[in-house]
Amino acid sequence: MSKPFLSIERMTQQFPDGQGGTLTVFEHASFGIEKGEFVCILGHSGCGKSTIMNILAGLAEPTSGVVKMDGYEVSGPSLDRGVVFQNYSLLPWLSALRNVTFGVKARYPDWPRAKVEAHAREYLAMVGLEGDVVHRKPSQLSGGMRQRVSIARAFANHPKLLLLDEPFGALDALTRGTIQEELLKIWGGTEQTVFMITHDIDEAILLADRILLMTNGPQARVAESVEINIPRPRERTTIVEDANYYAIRNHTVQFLGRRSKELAGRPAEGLDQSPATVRFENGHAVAAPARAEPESPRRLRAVNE
Ligand SMILES: Nc1ncnc2c1ncn2[C@@H]1O[C@H](COP(=O)(O)OP(=O)(O)OP(=O)(O)O)[C@@H](O)[C@H]1O
Repeated sequence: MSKPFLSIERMTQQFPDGQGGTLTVFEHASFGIEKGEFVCILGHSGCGKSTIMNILAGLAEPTSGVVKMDGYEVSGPSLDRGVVFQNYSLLPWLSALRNVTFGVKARYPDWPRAKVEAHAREYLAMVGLEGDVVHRKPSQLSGGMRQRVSIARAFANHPKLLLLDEPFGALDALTRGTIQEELLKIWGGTEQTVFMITHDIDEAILLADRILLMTNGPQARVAESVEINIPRPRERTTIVEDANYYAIRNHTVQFLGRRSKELAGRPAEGLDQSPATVRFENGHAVAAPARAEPESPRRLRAVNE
């Protein structure tokens, strides 16, 4: 089986627990993400989602294990990996437009100024920011507009991997819905691979190809990989009519409500810590074939609901 585009191999993260001991956030976590996939990760507060994101971004190093993208080990930040955080992280002294051109110039140093600006404006327009508003500084924009700029900035750089850490967490429901749709539109037109943290199950089902479910920390693990085989394009209003929608939703709610606690601190059998694939067909769980997880000859596994 070929290796996935992004492979997380036996990754362990420990921190000092502040009392002279060691906190093991997760141990030997292994999972893979295919090129162009949109993957959401869900888990309770403190299970280690942001820690995983920081490692994938190259902003932190795991205690042990490796992350490989396109066959190369991830070490340090790179323009190949774009990050959008909940708190926007825009440069406050630059206009929306300049926040975007800043990254584009770094990514494409040979491009003439006019091309850089046209490119930045194109991506701002994709998230609904056009006209005079692009000349405003972040403090003169609403929260939703700032988040749009962050998303435009990340996509405009054409990163191979886009890392989104609860990018819509601070937005009202209406704005959130609009930006989710814009995100799907941009992603649909690219080859980009997306890894996103969210606490919102409906958001994950709307956006993702797969949801990774984490058990509670400490010693958390990515226990399941739930396939969202609902056809695209998806819309909030019609997605509920899909035969698998409620099965996927109920499974995820059950996992987060009950099994994430029951499985907490319990390693998987053997050394294979890669997630079990969960698939639904016609509203019922079915045996799912192995995925190309790193270093893991997986067996078939049925899921009991
Ligand atoms: N630099 C650090 N030093 C010590 N402990 C840390 C450090 N960073 C994270 N932790 C601990 O690691 C665990 C996982 O934290 P992390 O922020 O990754 O969780 P999370 O799943 O993203 O949570 P949330 O959903 O609340 O954002 C927590 O117990 C946290 O206290």
